[in-house]
Amino acid sequence: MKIGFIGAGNMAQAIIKGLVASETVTGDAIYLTTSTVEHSQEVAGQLGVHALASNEELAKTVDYLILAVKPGVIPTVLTDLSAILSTKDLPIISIAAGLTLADLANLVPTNPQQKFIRVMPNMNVTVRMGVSAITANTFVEEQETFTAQTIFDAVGSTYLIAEKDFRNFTSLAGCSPAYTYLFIDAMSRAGVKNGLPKALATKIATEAVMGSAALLSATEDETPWDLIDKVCSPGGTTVAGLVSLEEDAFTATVIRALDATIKRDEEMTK
Ligand SMILES: NC(=O)C1=CN([C@@H]2O[C@H](COP(=O)(O)OP(=O)(O)OC[C@H]3O[C@@H](n4cnc5c(N)ncnc54)[C@H](OP(=O)(O)O)[C@@H]3O)[C@@H](O)[C@H]2O)C=CC1
Ligand SMILES: O=C(O)[C@@H]1CCC=N1
Repeated sequence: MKIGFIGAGNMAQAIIKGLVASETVTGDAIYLTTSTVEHSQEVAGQLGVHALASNEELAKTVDYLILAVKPGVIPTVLTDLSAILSTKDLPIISIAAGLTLADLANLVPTNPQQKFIRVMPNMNVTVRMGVSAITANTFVEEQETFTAQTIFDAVGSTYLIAEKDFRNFTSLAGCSPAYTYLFIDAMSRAGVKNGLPKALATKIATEAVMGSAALLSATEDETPWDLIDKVCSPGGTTVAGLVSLEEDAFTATVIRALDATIKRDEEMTK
């Protein structure tokens, strides 16, 4: 199976690195394009995959095509591919935020039965701990959705969800690595304020967050609050910090941030 990536920036590179590391496919089965041939060759060389000269050539070559360009670039890319898509049965996977299956279909008027699969991954696919949502239009066969799922299972976990839940998923998983890094950085700055070197403080905060997520994930019947209660010794240090966080509306602030991502995704769809 040959997989093509149109766009090889942050996300495509993360997925390719994870895919190759998982040994699901070899670099030899992966093809990419970027905005220039020179850049495609440079990135392909770094990743150990093939660069092709144009998006049209890529679409002709591969069995599955992943659109990994910014949402605003997708209309131009699909317009350029419309002739090929009218003759070739090529499932297209879009990872773009804010573009629905219906939006994508409207961009390929030459093939009213074009197969589109929508995936929302996150950056953690780089270390094969990504979380990806998958949905497909009615023209996609079960086996093709399964193949898309296999690609993203190789770089983490996948959830087949209804398209109506994509915005919610995007805020919870697509965007949340950025918020988690912000939290880690904020803790690390506190460590610096209180006397530790930045690199050491960041390493400690990162390992604390990683272990906390691993513990929560490993427990079968405990909620986050059950674990919070276990960390808070009566009259101790943690509860003092927890009260301070909630005095500053930590929970409400996080919910408001995720609501803002949903609102932005809605704006991008219009
Ligand atoms: N970043 C993230 O965490 C996530 C992003 N997404 C989605 O993934 C998509 C890509 O995001 P991201 O990787 O961050 O973006 P980047 O800006 O890092 O990468 C975009 C890539 O598209 C290439 N490109 C631009 N125009 C063309 C063209 N006409 N033909 C071929 N390639 C082109 C760019 O080439 P060049 O490098 O030469 O400029 C670049 O390689 C977006 O739609 C985003 O919504 C989804 C989930 C998470
Ligand atoms: O910021 C964005 O729009 C993309 C989608 C999810 C993560 N990054």
